[in-house]
Amino acid sequence: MILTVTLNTALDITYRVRSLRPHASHRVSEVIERPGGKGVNVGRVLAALGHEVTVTGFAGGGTGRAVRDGLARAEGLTDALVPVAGATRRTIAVVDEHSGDTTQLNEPGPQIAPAEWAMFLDRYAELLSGASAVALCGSLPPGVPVGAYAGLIRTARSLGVPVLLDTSGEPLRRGVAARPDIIKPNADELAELTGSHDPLRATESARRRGAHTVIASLGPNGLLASTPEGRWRATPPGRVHGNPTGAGDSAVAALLSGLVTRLPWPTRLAHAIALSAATVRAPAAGEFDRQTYEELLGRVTVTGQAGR
Ligand SMILES: O=P(O)(O)OC[C@H]1O[C@](O)(CO)[C@@H](O)[C@H]1O
Repeated sequence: MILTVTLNTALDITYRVRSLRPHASHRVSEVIERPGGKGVNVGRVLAALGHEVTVTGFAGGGTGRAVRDGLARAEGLTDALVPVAGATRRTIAVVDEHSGDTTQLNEPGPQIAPAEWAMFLDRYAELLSGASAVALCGSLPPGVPVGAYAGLIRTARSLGVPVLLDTSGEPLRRGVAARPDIIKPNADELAELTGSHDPLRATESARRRGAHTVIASLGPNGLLASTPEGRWRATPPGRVHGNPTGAGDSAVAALLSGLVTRLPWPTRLAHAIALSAATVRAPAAGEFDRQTYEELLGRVTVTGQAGR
């Protein structure tokens, strides 16, 4: 089973508008509601790829119920979310049909009480005993300690479970020092972590800080991988238009899938690129267009070489 952790789950709401303008009122042409938060999206994509997945984190209130109802409809996915008194947040993606751009509005999330955090830690340790890999994804809700991911990484490592971290800011900085197996920052997150705006230098610097493998996501320009087995650059065959929300989560899903099935790095990266692009083609995060995925898989360019 692959375990995904989303401490700040969300009810993802996608609005389509003809053209988004500040200070104007808009008619929404389409509304999509899905269970969300980064690890939930990763879990939904992994389940659609045929993996057995368990999703944990927190859920509460009416929004939390909607998240859990959505998860119950997904095949291959087990809901192990810990109930909390506060209400799960909403995250809103506004897709501008004219420009093709997406604007994201993320609520902070509910206040997590110390007893709820303690309950989660017990559940996490139990779930890890049956996990082949774990992904720790997204922002932290208020009340969860800023060093939370560092602690979760240490627990996973002590049990021999490979761990992927996908977060930003101080939780990322502290998490990296706990030596996760893989991190997947975007260029901004990597620059904030290392102080370097050169992605090549920044990936090496992040590894020196503790991450065993760094997969830097360069948006439409692909992925840069620095691993103990070698360094590669993976580039999509062209630009794909659509809604990019959740494209990074699909890359994480592909990296985890490749990890547990032991694919060679260049193949893992090709899957990550094709699956991200196929998510841009889907209407909402946590979903992908299977035809685009299969079509693009053989057309991703991977350059680089094995070796330290
Ligand atoms: O935890 P955050 O960093 O706020 O990210 C959450 C958001 O990111 C997304 O997963 C897209 O990656 C959205 O679905 C939304 O839930």
